[in-house]
Amino acid sequence: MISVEEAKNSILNTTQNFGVEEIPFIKSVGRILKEDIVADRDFPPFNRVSMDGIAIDFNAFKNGQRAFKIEGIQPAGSKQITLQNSENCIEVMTGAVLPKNANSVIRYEDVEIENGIANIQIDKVNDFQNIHTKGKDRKQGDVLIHKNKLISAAEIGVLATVGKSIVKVAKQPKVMIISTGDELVGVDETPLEYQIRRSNVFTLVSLLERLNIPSETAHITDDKPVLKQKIAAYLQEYDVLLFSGAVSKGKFDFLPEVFEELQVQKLFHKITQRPGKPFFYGKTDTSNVFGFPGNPISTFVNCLVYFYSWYYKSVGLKVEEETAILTEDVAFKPNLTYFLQVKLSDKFGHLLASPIKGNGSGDLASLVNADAFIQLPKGETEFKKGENFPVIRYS
Ligand SMILES: Nc1nc2c(c(=O)[nH]1)N[C@H]1C(S)=C(S)[C@@H](COP(=O)(O)OP(=O)(O)OC[C@H]3O[C@@H](n4cnc5c(N)ncnc54)[C@H](O)[C@@H]3O)O[C@H]1N2
Ligand code: MOO
Ligand SMILES: [Mg+2]
Repeated sequence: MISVEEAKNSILNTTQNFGVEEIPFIKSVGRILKEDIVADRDFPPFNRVSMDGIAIDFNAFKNGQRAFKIEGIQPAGSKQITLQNSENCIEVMTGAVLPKNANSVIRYEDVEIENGIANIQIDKVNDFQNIHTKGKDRKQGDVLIHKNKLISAAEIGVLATVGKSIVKVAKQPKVMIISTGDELVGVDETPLEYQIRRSNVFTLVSLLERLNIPSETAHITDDKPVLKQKIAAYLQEYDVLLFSGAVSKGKFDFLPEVFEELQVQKLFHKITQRPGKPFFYGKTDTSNVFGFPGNPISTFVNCLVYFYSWYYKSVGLKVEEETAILTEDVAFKPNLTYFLQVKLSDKFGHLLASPIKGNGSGDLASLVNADAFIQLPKGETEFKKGENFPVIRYS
């Protein structure tokens, strides 16, 4: 048995670069950017009027002039015009180019217009007021978004504005999710007394969807030759196989033997943690094999802790580690790392973790009452209210 830290290191040593693909930018939310995005021009690209009103030569105002004859109009989206007479003004709209020879914009609210003359109603005007000057935000050539950033709605706007209609992102691994077990029936079926519906595959599909990784699913009964034949084919075809179940000590827990017979190189089997202890991890030249223990919370937490970390490193994404403050004393005697289910809340900017009571790793329903796990270290038995622990969120 190895520790959580050793297991994580072992997994992180087998991360894989799946390469880069080019996709339409609007499809790229949730993907990892694989190129620097550079400003194609200054931001803003011209002296941009930021209020609807009139543009004047500030010197005229400074010299005491308050009435300005309207010489023309500069709408957004039209070529820059010139203020011909420095004692006149031009009506300007938000988003328009500031007319040549003008250097101050006064809002319509501060002006009265009568018979083609704009009368300024305020005493205080500054030069360059209400003008968003060219290049103030970013300069042409500046890196706006660095490579390896997770793309969200904010990045989409920037990609659009620089004309990046096709963008380079990390390719996703090709994943197959496999459930095993004779007791499992489909979601639309009515289980007999000794059966249950499959659920782990669907939580895994959903956990991968959070990472924008598409996946396929399959179910295999506890039949060793069938397992062997199907898994041999999956190992050829997929970058990642995620299994749930059949990795412990039972008479029908065939996966570890099948993996061995199929020459999957075992990196470890069993971790000093709860839940999720009998986790198997191995690889072939072409595939990474995550054998999650079948109890629902074991599968769930191991996917979050191990598959997520493996994926983040594979695609080059750095994820900030979070901690939370325990809100009550917790005792845990076994010499194992304990992933405790908690409900998170925020108090005056501090993240609090309140333990959620469940009935162990088979208590699937308790997952909906919590929204995260906190990681309590092995080797200690008393965890005190007020202490800080790493958090693994799932909602
Ligand atoms: N003698 C021992 N028995 C067990 C040990 C042990 O160390 N010694 N470890 C226990 C722990 S801890 C866990 S976790 C489980 C792991 O079991 P397996 O990985 O072998 O999984 P199964 O036996 O196939 O199933 C366990 C449990 O989970 C349910 N299950 C499985 N797949 C699904 C699914 N897709 N959806 C919903 N539920 C699923 C299954 O019905 C079983 O109830 O072993 C302990 N035993
Ligand atoms: O480790 Mo098992 O995952 O405790 O239920
Ligand atoms: Mg079993």
